Amino acid sequence: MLDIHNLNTHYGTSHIIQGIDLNIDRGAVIGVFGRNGVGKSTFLKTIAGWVRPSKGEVVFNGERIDGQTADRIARLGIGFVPEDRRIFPSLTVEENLTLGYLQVPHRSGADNNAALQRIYRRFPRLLERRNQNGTTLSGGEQQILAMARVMIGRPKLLLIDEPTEGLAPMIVADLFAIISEMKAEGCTILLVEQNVRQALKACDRFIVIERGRIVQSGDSANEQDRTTLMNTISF
Ligand SMILES: Nc1ncnc2c1ncn2[C@@H]1O[C@H](COP(=O)(O)OP(=O)(O)OP(=O)(O)O)[C@@H](O)[C@H]1O
Repeated sequence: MLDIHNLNTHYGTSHIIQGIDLNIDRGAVIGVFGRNGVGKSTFLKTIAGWVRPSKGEVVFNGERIDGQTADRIARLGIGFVPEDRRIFPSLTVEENLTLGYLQVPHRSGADNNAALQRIYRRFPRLLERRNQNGTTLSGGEQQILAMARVMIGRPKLLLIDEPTEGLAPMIVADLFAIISEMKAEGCTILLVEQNVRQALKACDRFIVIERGRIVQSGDSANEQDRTTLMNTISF
């Protein structure tokens, strides 16, 4: 579903992504691991169109998307939950959620509302707090809001950047449960996560990035791949 070929991204003269090749099958969950500053966020931002690649190709369901706008990429069915969550402080929880409708501009009002009600059934806390400003929620609730906002648009591919960073274990377990549910619904997921042990349980495969390159890839169910991974990274 996603074919990435020789992807390169620069910030000015800094060469951050240095030739990444990756093929992702529909329905797979791929963990993206690596130390701070190796380019994991930049990798996701490049796929999502937040940053333009300097070279290479990203093909999504047969269509070249590198160089397209973030808006267009989102409407093709790629949801992005960035590390900083982007909850709008002057908007209520519900207004933040309904921004997810922008990903599906041709969907009817009734279908949008059905999607919103589905989210409220799954996340009753968001329903309870729907009239509060988004940033008055706890950190964990804001992360769930950010996930729920992209889920409203029913993405085919979901890019998630460090969702559990700084959150309490119960919320972390909730977030991994949401990721598993999305996978069960057929969503393909690329997950950047520092919590490698927990992420491995949710992932089918993983890659390790160092200085903008993939230095290891493996199968999460393969014990030898997991051991090599744990020896490669020391967080
Ligand atoms: N907008 C930007 N302009 C210039 N340099 C940037 C920009 N964003 C990130 N960088 C630099 O690019 C490099 C890769 O950053 P990136 O955030 O992609 O890494 P990361 O692996 O996601 O790190 P972390 O785990 O800390 O989030 C870092 O050296 C960072 O300082």
